[in-house]
Order: sequence, then structure tokens, then C-alpha cells
Amino acid sequence: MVTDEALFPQKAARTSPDSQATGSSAQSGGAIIQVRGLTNRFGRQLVHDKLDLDVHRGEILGVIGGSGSGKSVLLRSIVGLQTPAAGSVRILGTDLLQLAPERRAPLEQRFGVLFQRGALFSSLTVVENIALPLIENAGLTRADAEHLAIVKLALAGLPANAAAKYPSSLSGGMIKRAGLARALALDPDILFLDEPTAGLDPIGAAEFDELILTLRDALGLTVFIVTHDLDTLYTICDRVAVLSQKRVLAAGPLETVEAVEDEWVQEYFHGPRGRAASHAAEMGGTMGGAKEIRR
Ligand SMILES: Nc1ncnc2c1ncn2[C@@H]1O[C@H](COP(=O)(O)OP(=O)(O)OP(=O)(O)O)[C@@H](O)[C@H]1O
Repeated sequence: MVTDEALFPQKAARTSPDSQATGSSAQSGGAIIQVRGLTNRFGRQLVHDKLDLDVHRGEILGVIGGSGSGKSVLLRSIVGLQTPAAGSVRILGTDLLQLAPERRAPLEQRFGVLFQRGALFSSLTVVENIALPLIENAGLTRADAEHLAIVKLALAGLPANAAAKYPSSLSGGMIKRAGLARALALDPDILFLDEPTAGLDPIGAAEFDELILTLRDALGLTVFIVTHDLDTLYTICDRVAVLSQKRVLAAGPLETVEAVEDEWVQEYFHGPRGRAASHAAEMGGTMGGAKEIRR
């Protein structure tokens, strides 16, 4: 029998969940990510101005906003790829940016990121891409890492014959799944997804959404999704955060956020595409589908 320990050696090795490195807020089941007073600028362009946001443990949070509102920069700030001009980001109770670079690795291994284009190494096969973090970060042998990579591949819904393929021979949907498998390689607590359904056809997008929901439930993940996809919001997100005017304009359940009196919010949710997604979700609910799967 394949045990949880065999599949997720790192998780098994964490004797006390959220011990010193993670602090009390994570332990209390409250905010697993706390962004406070975040300010980001590029030259004279102010992207975020004292932005605050909480991400709750176990939720799927959808982050939306107009093009250029700073969604990807927010994601990059949280995962430590963007150094803000001011403010703090506590993730699992620890301010990543306050840690010396050599002390960041254990915390960084507790979250996985799926970037827009998968960010796979083109010179490596799919299985080698997924095995790489297991070799480099978890110290597994190549053979063990590739065994575990096959499990992650299946978890992300890829057929076994995808393992030996190179990214260039994969479809867009398969690249997303391979990127997802790699993001899951180190058994993260938090999954960050940057526009995961962009470029997928509606069926592929719906399948990917359902996969994220299944993985969240099965693995107890917290999921932070930057998205433009209304169907994703209606079918899998527990809460939605709207970025506007350099801050989080509103954050809460979809029903609350879509009622916010703001021109962009109203057009987004109640324009033709918003109405269609809402209607589709309601139909899904009637038929035991989309709405049903939302918690
Ligand atoms: N490395 C960078 N250097 C300079 N400007 C940047 C950089 N990264 C982002 N920006 C600028 O910051 C702003 C926010 O970018 P970001 O990618 O976060 O927007 P977004 O909300 O994700 O947009 P979209 O929905 O179109 O992907 C944009 O005006 C962008 O041009």
C-alpha cells in the first residue's frame, strides 16, 4: 500500500504542524497569508498602495481585477519574487522577506506556483521537470524522484505516457497539468495559480477547475488563483478579492462581492459574460453540478 508518508515525505516529516517557523495565526486556522500595507512601484508607476489582504487556510480565493491592476505582481510579492517598496507579507506566519535568503527554502517548499505558461524547462521531459524539485529540494535520488513524479503526474490528471514527452509536444491543457504536477511536487500547503484556465477551451477549463477543487479537498490545500475566468469564480472559489485603485476594493463571498457598487465590478459580474457564467452556474446547481461543488 502506498502510504501518505511515502507520497508526501515532507509533510510526514513535519512533526509539529506550523511549528516555530509558522507562528500562531496559521495554527489558529485563520489567515494563512496576511498582506499588510503592501506598496509596489515600478519607477514612477505605483501598482499597489498600502494593500491589505488575508487568505484563509483551506479556502480557494479568486483574485480578480482589470488588466494591469496588479494581480500578478501581488502573487509575485506573496511568493517572494517581487520585493515590495513597503509593507509586509506573512505566509504561514512568517515574513518571507525578513528571512535571510539561505533560510527561505523550507518555507518556499511549502507553496507551489503554477505560472501562466507552465514555466517548464523545455530541455527536460515532463517527468524530469517534475522530479527536479524533488532532487534539488527534497534530496531524493533520481530514481525515487521520478517514481514520485509519476504519482504527481497522475494527481494532475496526466496519462502515464506524458511522462517521457517534452513540453513542446504537449497541448496547452497538458502543459498546465504538467506545471501543476510540478507545483505539487513538494507537497505544498498553498497553491498559487496565475490564470490557470487562460488559453484553454471551455471544456478543458471546466475540467481544470474541477481538478483544482478535487485537489484542494483531497490534499487540504489553500489555493490562491489569479483569474479572469468568471466560470472559475462561480464554480470553485469560496471567496473573491477584487483589485482596484491599487488596493483590495472588496474581499468576500461571491454574493457579497458582486453586489459591490463599483463600475468595474458591476460591468464584470453583470455584463453579458458575467450573466452567462452566473446562469451556467445556476443550471449546474440545478443539475447537481457547478454550484454543488462550491462549498
Ligand atoms: N517587472 C516589471 N517592470 C515594470 N513594470 C511592471 C513589471 N511587472 C509588472 N509591471 C506593471 O505593473 C502593472 C501590474 O501588472 P500585473 O502583471 O500585476 O497586472 P495584472 O493585473 O496581472 O494584469 P493582467 O490581468 O493583464 O495579467 C502593469 O502596469 C505592468 O506593466
